[in-house]
Amino acid sequence: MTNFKDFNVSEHTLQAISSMGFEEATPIQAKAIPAGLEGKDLIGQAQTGTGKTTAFGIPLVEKVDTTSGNIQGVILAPTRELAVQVAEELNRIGAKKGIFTLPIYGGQDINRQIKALKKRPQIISATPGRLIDHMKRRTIRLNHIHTVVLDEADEMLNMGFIDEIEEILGAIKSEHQTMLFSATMPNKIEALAQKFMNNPVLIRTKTKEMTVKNIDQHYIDVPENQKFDVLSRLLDIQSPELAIVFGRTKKRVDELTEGLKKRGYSAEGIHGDLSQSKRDHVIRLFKEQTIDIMVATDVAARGLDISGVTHVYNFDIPQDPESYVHRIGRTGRAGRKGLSLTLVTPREISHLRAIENVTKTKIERKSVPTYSDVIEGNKQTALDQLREAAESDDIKEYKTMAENLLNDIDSVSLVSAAIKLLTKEPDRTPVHLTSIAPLRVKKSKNNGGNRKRSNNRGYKDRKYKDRNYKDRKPRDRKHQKDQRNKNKKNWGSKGNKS
Ligand SMILES: Nc1ncnc2c1ncn2[C@@H]1O[C@H](COP(=O)(O)OP(=O)(O)OP(=O)(O)O)[C@@H](O)[C@H]1O
Ligand SMILES: [Mg+2]
Repeated sequence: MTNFKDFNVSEHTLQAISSMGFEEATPIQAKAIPAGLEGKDLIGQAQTGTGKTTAFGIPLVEKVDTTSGNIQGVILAPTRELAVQVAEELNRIGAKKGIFTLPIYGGQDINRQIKALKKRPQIISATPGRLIDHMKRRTIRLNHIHTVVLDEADEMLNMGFIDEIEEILGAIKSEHQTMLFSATMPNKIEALAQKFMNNPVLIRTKTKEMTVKNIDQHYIDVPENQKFDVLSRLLDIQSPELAIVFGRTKKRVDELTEGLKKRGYSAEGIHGDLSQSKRDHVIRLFKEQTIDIMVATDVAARGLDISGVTHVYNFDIPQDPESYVHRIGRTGRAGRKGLSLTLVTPREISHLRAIENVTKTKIERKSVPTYSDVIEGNKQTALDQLREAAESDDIKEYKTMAENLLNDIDSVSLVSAAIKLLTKEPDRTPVHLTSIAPLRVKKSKNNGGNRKRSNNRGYKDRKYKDRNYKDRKPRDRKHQKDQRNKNKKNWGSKGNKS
C-alpha cells in the first residue's frame, strides 16, 4: 500500500488529493508517480478505471511553475468529452496550488476558447485537431512546454491522428518530458515512442488479464434479429442503475435509442455526428441520472469516468479486443463492481474467442432470458420499489388509508395486490432495426479464427469504423473513407458506416 504522503509532492497537492477522497495510491499511481516526478519519459499501462489520470496528473501539476503564466503542460486526448473530463480532474489536483487547466476541443466556439486562453492556463487538455487550429492562429504557443501527456495514445493512432500528433510533438522544441497512457498498448505505439520519447520507462501493473476482475463478463449467443428483444429483456431483468449500450455505427445508435424510447426506457444516444451541445447534454443527463441508459458508439468507449455505471451492454460485438477492453471498462471503476454483457450472433463466436484470447479472460456464456424470466425480473423490481417506498418518510399521509384498508383486507393480500399493480408488463412494441452483417475474424497465415493466437495481428491494423472524425482535417476524413471502403470489402459489411 502506498500513501500519497510517501511521494515527494507538495503539501498543496496532498491536500487536493485528500479532498478528492483518495487515501491510498492505486498500483499504477504507486509506480508512475515517482517516475513521473523524476522527469522520466514513460509509457504507463494499467487496466481501465485504475486512476491513470491522477498518475500523470500529479507529476504534471507538481512541475508547473505557478509564477509563470505560460502554458507548460499539454495533454492530448482522442475525444472531446475526455479532454473535458481530464481538464476537470487536473483542475481538482491543481486546485490548492492555483493551477488552471483549460480544455481545448473541436465543436466548441473557437472565440470562446481564445477568450478563455486569456486567463492564462498553465495546462491545456486538448483534442489534436483543435490544438493545431490554435497553433496555426498563434492563439496557443508551445514554446514553454515541459510536459506532454498522450492519454489513450493508441486510440489517437487508431483514429488516424498520427499526422496531427507528429505535428504537435514536432512543434515542441523546449526540453520536455513525454508520458503515454492507456489500458492497451499495441505494438504500433513503439514507432511513436521511438521517434518522440527519450529512453521511456515502461510502467505496467502486474496482471495477466487486460480487464479488471470486478467486472463480471458475460455473453449471449443470439441471432441478429432477436438482439433487440433480448436487450429489452435484459434491461427489465437486470434493471441497471446506469447502463451504456454500445452499437457499432451512428445509425445503429440512433435506431437503438429510438427503439428503446418506444419501449418506454429513458435512453439517449451519443455519437460523432451529433452537435457538441447535444453530446454535452446527453452526458449531463446521464451523469445526473435523469436518463439511465446511454446508447453510444465507440466515441464513448475511452476514458470516460461516470460513476454509477453498473452495466455495459455490447449490443454489437466490438471491432477488436482493445475496443472491448475499453468499452466494458466504463463500469467496474475504482474498485466498484460492474457487469458487462455482449450479444454475439452465431457467426461472430470466433470473434468472441479472439477477444478472450487477447484479453486473457473467460467471458461466461448466459442463455437467452425467457419471457417468464422477465416477468420474474419485473416482479422483483416492483418489490424493490415497494420496499424503498415503505422505508421512505413521505408515505405518512397514506397511513390512515392503509390502516382502514387493513381492517377489511389481510396484510398479505394487500401487499400482493400492491406488487401486482406495480409489476410492469413487458413492453413488446415492435421495433425494427436495420440489420448489419456479422463481424468476422480476418484470417491471416498466423491467425486462424478459432486458433489460439500468439498475437492479435489481424485486429491491430484495423481502423475503427465509427469514431468522432469531426476534429480531423478533410484529408484525413477522405483517407478514412477510403480505408472504410477497403474494410467493407474485407468484411462484407453492408455499409452501415459511420
Ligand atoms: N487513489 C485513488 N483512490 C480512489 N479512487 C481513485 C484513486 N485514483 C483515481 N481514483 C478514481 O478512480 C476513477 C477512475 O480513474 P481514471 O479515470 O483516472 O481511470 P483510468 O485508469 O484513466 O481509466 P481508463 O483506462 O478507463 O481511462 C476516477 O473516478 C478517479 O477519481
Ligand atoms: Mg483514463
